[in-house]
Amino acid sequence: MNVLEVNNVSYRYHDKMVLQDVTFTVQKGELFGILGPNGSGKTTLLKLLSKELSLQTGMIFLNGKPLVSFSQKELARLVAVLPQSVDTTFGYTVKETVELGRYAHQGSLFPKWTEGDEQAVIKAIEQVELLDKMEEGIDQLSGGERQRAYLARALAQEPDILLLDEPTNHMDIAQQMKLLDRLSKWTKEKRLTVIAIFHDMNLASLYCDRILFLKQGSVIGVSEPNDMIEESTLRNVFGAPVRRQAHPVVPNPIVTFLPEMELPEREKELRDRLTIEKSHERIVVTTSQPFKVLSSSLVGAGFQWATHFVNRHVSKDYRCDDAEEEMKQYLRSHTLDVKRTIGMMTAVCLEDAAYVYRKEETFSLFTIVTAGIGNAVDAAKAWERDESAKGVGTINIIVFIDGTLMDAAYVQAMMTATEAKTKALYDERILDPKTNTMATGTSTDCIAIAASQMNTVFDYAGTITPLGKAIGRSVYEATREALRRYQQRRGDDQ
Ligand SMILES: Nc1ncnc2c1ncn2[C@@H]1O[C@H](COP(=O)(O)OP(=O)(O)OP(=O)(O)O)[C@@H](O)[C@H]1O
Repeated sequence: MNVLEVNNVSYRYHDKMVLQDVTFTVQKGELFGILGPNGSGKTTLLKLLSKELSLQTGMIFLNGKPLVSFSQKELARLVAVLPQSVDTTFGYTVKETVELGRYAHQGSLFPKWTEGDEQAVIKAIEQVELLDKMEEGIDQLSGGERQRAYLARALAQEPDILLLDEPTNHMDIAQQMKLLDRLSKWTKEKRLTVIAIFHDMNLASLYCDRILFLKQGSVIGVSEPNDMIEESTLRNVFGAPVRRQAHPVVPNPIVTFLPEMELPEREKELRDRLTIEKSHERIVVTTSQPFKVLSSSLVGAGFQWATHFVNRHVSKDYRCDDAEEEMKQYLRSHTLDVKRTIGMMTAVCLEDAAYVYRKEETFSLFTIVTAGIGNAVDAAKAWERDESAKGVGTINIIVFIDGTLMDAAYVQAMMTATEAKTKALYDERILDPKTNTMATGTSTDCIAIAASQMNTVFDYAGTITPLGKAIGRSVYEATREALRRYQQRRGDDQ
């Protein structure tokens, strides 16, 4: 059911047109966000909805009735407003300020304060968590507390519709989340309708049922956050370069801003941007600037920006209940910043690592592989095994790429590297000792794809693309070489 219907509303201040043909509806129980650049007409629109400004062109219907037909008092029983800036009610306490919200419910001739009024006021103050400051002067509150007090005044009106102009203004992040969590809950449980102006795209994405974008007084679109928060739409509306990403926990998009950056090392060779320290205990590659990494590593798995890449040798008897934490402690003890480090472990001899550097026309690659096959396994038959991994044997692959990889390219680079590794195992005739079939990998393999995010942009890295071909070839060659060295050492040891 539409509680609000806005039809072809235009508005001008003197000769300046600020809203043009604005049309949309809001349904009961919706948390409806209005977003747009400064000066796009958001506040003007909200003022028209609350009748603070009179309609010039178009129509607004509230519960099916023209807004113009409501008296201010009738309207105040249905609609409460939290304006962008409120003149501080100097001399009033928090409670007295909130009591002003009951005006709409008072009789006009002989206003009488009832038990119901008192309860509504206390409840509203409780809802914004200001009970302990109830008797304090409003002008003695912090900006965020004052914002909450004015919100309580709006809530005390017990409206059906709340109009909020930047409600989270002045609030710290915890208070912003609390307020929006509550508003969201009230829309669902009490069927309260909330129409709010937001500047924070990510809060709007997380909390709004629908979003309306205004640009220069015109509606650019109204839909669910998932439809509205598109890179091209945001560039059109705000003229700002942003990247849309998936929220890590909930299925809503989030946006990240792309700052202008100086990239002083743009021209440098990949090889000159990496420093490699080798010892029998660890291989540490340090990059001169952070690389964006997608990895399955023990420390830093998933996407992470990193400047250090550690392949650490551990004894073949290494057992630990919390290997990740133990590895983090190890990194810290070597003064490595855990948040900027990709950490892998292996029991194979690090002297047998293989390094392949490839320089192509528009990019370069550097690949490091350590390989052991004590845990070689045929993925298609792994289900037949019930024991956990034993013995020395992990294939760790790190591919450094001088280039800008899109997400699809990272995932495809992982696939390409995996396929190349498997082919290397095949060509080296490595068997799964349990099933006696060709091994496809080992049970604890790890891959990291690290890209400088500079220079050439790669949308894809499948085996048909130049980048995929280079990854496939480098990983294949390095894995074969590392496998041969491993087997040779094993042969020498026996
Ligand atoms: N009382 C007024 N008289 C003349 N022009 C006004 C008045 N109020 C607003 N404007 C102009 O109308 C346009 C829209 O203003 P409005 O406050 O509605 O924008 P907004 O989208 O809410 O902006 P912000 O994000 O900065 O709060 C702006 O160009 C503003 O300068």
